[in-house]
Amino acid sequence: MKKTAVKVTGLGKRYGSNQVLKEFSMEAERGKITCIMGRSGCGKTTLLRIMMGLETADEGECRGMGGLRKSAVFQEDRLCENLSVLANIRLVCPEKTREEILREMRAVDLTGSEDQMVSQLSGGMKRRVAILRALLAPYDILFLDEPFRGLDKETEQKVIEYTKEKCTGRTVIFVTHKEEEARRIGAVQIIKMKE
Ligand SMILES: Nc1ncnc2c1ncn2[C@@H]1O[C@H](COP(=O)(O)OP(=O)(O)OP(=O)(O)O)[C@@H](O)[C@H]1O
Repeated sequence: MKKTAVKVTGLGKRYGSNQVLKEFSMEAERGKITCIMGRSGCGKTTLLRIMMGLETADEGECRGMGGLRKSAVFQEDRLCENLSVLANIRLVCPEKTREEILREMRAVDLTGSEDQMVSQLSGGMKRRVAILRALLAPYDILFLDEPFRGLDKETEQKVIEYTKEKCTGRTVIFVTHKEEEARRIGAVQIIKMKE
């Protein structure tokens, strides 16, 4: 039997005269990856922000989030620029040893950059640090908002595989523009949002 983790019903959200969400409903299964797709500007990030409690809806409700530990990769990296890579990751998992974190870094080709300041990294490296930080944090539900944007093909492949490995069996809401990514990561359903 399917277990629902989050149930969104009749969600409505306006910014001034811009009706972003209207009577939007969806369910996300517990322990599975749910993918959300839709045209740019259709409200995917807004939906995620409402689910995370960072934004309030005008109408409707979002059930199941109460008490859940949330982790996220936002569209922006949101890293601490003046801390090292290791220090950024340690913020979310202080119990992990340096060796343990280095092992995870190796899996996404970040070997050797552990003591570098985030401000000195390339865009693609920052992206991978943001992804690692979200995946290594303790969470019950993970939100991924176009996490693989800006990675070259080879790195993207590796990072998607790593993310899939880490997320299997967890509740994940994954926003992407690429259906292939949804398939590769093992999403159980793809929700297509209309404008
Ligand atoms: N804080 C805000 N104030 C005013 N308008 C906003 C705000 N946040 C989002 N919007 C508007 O809401 C609409 C939906 O934005 P949102 O970021 O949710 O879309 P999206 O589907 O995630 O787009 P993309 O695929 O480009 O990331 C856009 O028209 C955007 O301009």
